[in-house]
Amino acid sequence: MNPAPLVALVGNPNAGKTALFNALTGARQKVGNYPGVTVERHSGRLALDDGRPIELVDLPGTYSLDPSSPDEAVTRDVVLGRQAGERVPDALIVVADATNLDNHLRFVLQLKSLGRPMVLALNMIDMATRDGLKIDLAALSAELGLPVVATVAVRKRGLDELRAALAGILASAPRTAPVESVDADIRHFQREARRISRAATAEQPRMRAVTRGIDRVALHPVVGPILLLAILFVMFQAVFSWSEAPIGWIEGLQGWLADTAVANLPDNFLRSLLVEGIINGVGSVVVFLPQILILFVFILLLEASGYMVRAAFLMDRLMSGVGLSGRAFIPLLSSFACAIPGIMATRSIDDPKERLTTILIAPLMTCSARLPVYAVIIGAFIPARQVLPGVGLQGLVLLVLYLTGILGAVIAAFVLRRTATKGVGGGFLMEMPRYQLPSIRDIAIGLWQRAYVFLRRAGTIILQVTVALWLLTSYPVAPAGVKQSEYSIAGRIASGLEVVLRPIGFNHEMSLAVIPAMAAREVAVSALQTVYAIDAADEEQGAQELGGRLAGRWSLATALAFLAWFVFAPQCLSTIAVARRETNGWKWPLVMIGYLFALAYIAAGATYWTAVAFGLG
Ligand SMILES: Nc1nc2c(ncn2[C@@H]2O[C@H](COP(=O)(O)OP(=O)(O)OP(=O)(O)O)[C@@H](O)[C@H]2O)c(=O)[nH]1
Ligand SMILES: [Mg+2]
Repeated sequence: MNPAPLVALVGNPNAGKTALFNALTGARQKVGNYPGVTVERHSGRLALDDGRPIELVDLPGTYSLDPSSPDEAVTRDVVLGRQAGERVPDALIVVADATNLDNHLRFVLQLKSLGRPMVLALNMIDMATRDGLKIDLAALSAELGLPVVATVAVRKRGLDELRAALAGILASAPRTAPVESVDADIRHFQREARRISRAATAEQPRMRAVTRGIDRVALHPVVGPILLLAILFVMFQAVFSWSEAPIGWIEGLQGWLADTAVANLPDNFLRSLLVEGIINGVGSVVVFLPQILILFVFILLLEASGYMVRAAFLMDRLMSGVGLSGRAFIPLLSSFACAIPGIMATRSIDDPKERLTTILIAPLMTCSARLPVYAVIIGAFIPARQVLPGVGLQGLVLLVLYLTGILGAVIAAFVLRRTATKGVGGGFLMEMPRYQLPSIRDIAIGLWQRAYVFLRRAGTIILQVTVALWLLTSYPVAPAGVKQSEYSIAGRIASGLEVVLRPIGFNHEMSLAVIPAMAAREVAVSALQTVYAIDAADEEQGAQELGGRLAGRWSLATALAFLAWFVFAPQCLSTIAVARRETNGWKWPLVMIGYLFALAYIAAGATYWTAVAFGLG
């Protein structure tokens, strides 16, 4: 006698497969094991209306046929008919959650492309009804070309219809063979799923309608990217235009502290360490707190409102062009705050080469530690002029710096994915949350955490490096007529480095600032502050702010070269340490340091010589 036809229950996690399995088979269940793996095999018996027996297997939930765990691999292999210890299934019952139709349909479409006899159990209809969502089953069935049955597994509703549909597909279908290849074009399935779920949704609740409405614009292939660029543009304009007043307060406080120290302490070594090294050195970094917080207000708002996932979706197309997926977008996005959490977030990428690529390019995202460097140079050299009404030149330059970093990452990923980390990217598998109004409290907590982290850095690593640098630039004391910044220990080291950096437009002070900035980029600012203050100690008592000093001493070409350098240079010890930990060795961090310094050198040189050619030297 022929064995009973084998039917498998498949679908996304939590679609209700097991609930449906229990409802259909009742107590007639067996639990075994698939050979060679620790995954349990759940099977049971059910009878069709004509009395024919069916063997039903319940499979682990998965989002696609691209498994990221042993459970999911079993699901794939059973469905394809190549799982050891399992027959080729005669038909599939695909279970989808009616309240999350567009996400679940993606997998339905991929399964359908296998060509096996299939019926769709549209489960959780009760929840959909509760939410005011009405699905047109006939339209859905026509669009998919599959029988569709509405079910409520936990209430045992729709089971008769499901058995009838099963009898139908088994009657017409021939026994099928293993499937050799799988269509893995997840992006295509995603688009189709969206379209079909829209076509089959007869009525939807208001918030959902609002979300769809916004998404029609936000995810539009042309308007969407323009909107994203516009949002980023406003963000960078705001960084400059909103921060003026609070920066003034911090500078006022810093000036008052320095004046008070100068007025009340005897003029000795300790006083200048306190004033030049600590108050002005650390102060020159802390003054950027308002700009960092404004940047984070935007990032946190975009996240909390649900827009960030849309941005990831828009970027996905761009990223697939360089062999990465939308999955890499979230780690890269966190890297705009800081590459360290960004690199740690790459753990969510299952493909090891895609993950490695993401780690290697994460430092190219403009982290908040670059903002002090950018802001001081832009403030000193780029006039606060309006290019167009409401469009400031300074914000525009900042946006260009961010975009240059992104472009660098795109090129780096493109090259890496064709050489050192060869491979193709996976699909985009993120659920789109509904839009919502962000909670003020959450934003406030997020901002407070950023402020705390930034100030703690200023109080620890930046303070230590600044004090060490102050000591190294203050001694040995230069004889009359010789510049202190050149005669000192730090100055002599910088003179060595200057030989290499002079061709790309760097002067002695910049060469000096680049060394301690290896610890953290912001230190470049306090280092420049310290160097100029020490040289100027006699004439102006170090009271002048850094921007003014730079503007008088550097050419525009030099300043632009310095900006270009910081777009690429891997000047952050913590990032290198995290990359070493996450890649289990020194090989990849060294690759990262090497290519980033090479890019920094080339970019700074190209910028400098182009600017000189335009007469800006
Ligand atoms: N309201 C409602 N809840 C359901 C329905 N079907 C399943 N559930 C519930 O949804 C949850 C997930 O159901 P499961 O049957 O475990 O889902 P699954 O597809 O087997 O999930 P995985 O095995 O993790 O892939 C459980 O809490 C069920 O009780 C339904 O039709 N309506
Ligand atoms: Mg289950």
